[in-house]
Amino acid sequence: MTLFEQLGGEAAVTAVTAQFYANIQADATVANFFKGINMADQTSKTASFLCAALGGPKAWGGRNLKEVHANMGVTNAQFTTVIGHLRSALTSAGVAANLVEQTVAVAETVRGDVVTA
Ligand code: HEM
Repeated sequence: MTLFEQLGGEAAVTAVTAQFYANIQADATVANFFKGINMADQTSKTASFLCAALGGPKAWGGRNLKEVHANMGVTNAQFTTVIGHLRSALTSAGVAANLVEQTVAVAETVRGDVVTA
């Protein structure tokens, strides 16, 4: 069974992604990156990306993540903070600890594309 299936499919991944961005927007150390961004759109894009990365049936059809994040100046520490917000979104959704860590490991694969500072 893929991680995508174990998490409960697209609806579950989308719900976790929405909570992930709610956590980010409540954290002044990273919220500013998303000023002026349409968060409904952002949630749906990131959920689609994650569904594909977790083994879901639809390929990611959006932009290259390295290009998207190229000029943001995200640091390793800020990326780690954001990963923490994903971990707490998963945990608060009741996802089992080992599945949380496997999902976080998938999100970690984009660290090199997002961190530029
Ligand atoms: C500190 C960490 C991160 C910051 C500050 C950040 C910031 C942003 C911002 C501001 C955008 C909007 C760009 C625009 O519309 O002009 C964006 C787009 C996006 N980000 Fe991130 N991001 C981070 C981490 C991640 C992670 C971990 C993922 C995936 C798991 C991700 C996936 C995406 C996707 C899929 C898009 C939309 C790409 C598209 O338009 O096709 N980001 N990010």
